[in-house]
Amino acid sequence: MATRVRPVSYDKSCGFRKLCFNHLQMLLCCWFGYNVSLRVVQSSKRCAVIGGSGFLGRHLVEKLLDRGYSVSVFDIRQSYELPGVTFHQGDLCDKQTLLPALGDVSLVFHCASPAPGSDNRALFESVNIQGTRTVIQACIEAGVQKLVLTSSASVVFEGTDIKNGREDLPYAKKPIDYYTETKIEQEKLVLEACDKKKGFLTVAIRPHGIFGPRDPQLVPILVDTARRGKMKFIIGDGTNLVDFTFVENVVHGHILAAERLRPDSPLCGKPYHITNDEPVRFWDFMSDVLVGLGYAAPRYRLPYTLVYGLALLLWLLALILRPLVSFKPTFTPMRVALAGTHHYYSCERAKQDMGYKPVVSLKEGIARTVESYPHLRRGA
Ligand SMILES: NC(=O)C1=CN([C@@H]2O[C@H](COP(=O)(O)OP(=O)(O)OC[C@H]3O[C@@H](n4cnc5c(N)ncnc54)[C@H](OP(=O)(O)O)[C@@H]3O)[C@@H](O)[C@H]2O)C=CC1
Ligand SMILES: CC(C)CCC[C@@H](C)[C@H]1CC[C@H]2C3=C(CC[C@]12C)[C@@]1(C)CCC(=O)C[C@@H]1CC3
Repeated sequence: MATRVRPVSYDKSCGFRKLCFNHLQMLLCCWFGYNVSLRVVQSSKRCAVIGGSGFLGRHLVEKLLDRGYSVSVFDIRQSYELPGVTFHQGDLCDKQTLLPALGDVSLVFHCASPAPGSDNRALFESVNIQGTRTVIQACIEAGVQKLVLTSSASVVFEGTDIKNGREDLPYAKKPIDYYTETKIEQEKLVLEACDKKKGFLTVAIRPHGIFGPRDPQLVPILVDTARRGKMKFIIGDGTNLVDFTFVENVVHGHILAAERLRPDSPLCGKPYHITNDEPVRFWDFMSDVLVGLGYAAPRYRLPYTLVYGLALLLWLLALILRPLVSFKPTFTPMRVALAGTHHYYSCERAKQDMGYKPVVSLKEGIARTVESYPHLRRGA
């Protein structure tokens, strides 16, 4: 028995030790294997988001993290902290500050811009034009392989109707404002920098009317106008169709473009409209958001030309009186043009070349947006 027991117990302990050893081996293998594979994933899935503290930028960063990327954010301000994100604060016009953010990165998203509402021409020129030149140079110096620019569908908009506009429409000869003027130059710079031989690939995404949780523009401006009792009027006959694009669809378009951008793909050096693919009446969209937040929908109609003329007059007055008094009219000619004309775009090219399809419907997007602004509700 003893002789049988001993070997058994010996065997047992030996088996136990083997088991422990095997487990340890397995654990070590898993750990090292995981680390190795993680490092492989990290180096191939490491990217930078310039403008990553902004509205679109932050949504993009969050989705990239979900998809296993590690992200380096470069922005003039830091608005949040997240595991997996390294922040670099600075002005993108300064190459030396920008370069460290691009170290070990093969893919860069550039979605920084001064806010479109600003009328600071010099700022738009320095950030959107000079700054974008700097971004391109820094990417090339740092060995970045892909640059995805957030452009804008408004690069072809001149304040008159665009129905189902495709990417082959010419750039606006008379852009509606400085912002758009510099977005045109910015897009040209990035697309012209695409160079397959040098292994530097670029693509531009043109979203339109981005909305969603944390948007600092569309919903806050709308609510502010309503609270001041100025959202009573419909400009024009109220039937003009427009694209409003839920932020997650815009993010989806950016990531698809980045992943499909290869030397042999049709994306190289091209612009792509990314929309919800559901043009909607401008005033229906505004009403849905307003009513969702407890405000009354606009009801009274005003002729488009009358409002546009008044807006132009007010804008001129503000310009002339600027040295004496400073006032910012709510109904700028740009906003009136956007509110009273058709401007919707085809995203057929994105569907064909990158398999794009919106992931969130307009209805769902509006519901999620309205829910995300409890502090902007009527009476809050
Ligand atoms: N919102 C929309 O409807 C549309 C937007 N776009 C484009 O999408 C992009 C993102 O827009 P959105 O998220 O709405 O804008 P945001 O203003 O929310 O985000 C832009 C970010 O870039 C930062 N930034 C500005 N200047 C510099 C600089 N010199 N160096 C580094 N960072 C800087 C901003 O900082 P700070 O806030 O301090 O200025 C901000 O954090 C822009 O390129 C815009 O042109 C295109 C179509 C529609
Ligand atoms: C006061 C009301 C008549 C209008 C309030 C809503 C507007 C603030 C927005 C309606 C369309 C939006 C829009 C942009 C900004 C916000 C609106 C004017 C952009 C100009 C943002 C930057 C772009 O690239 C194009 C956008 C077009 C639509």
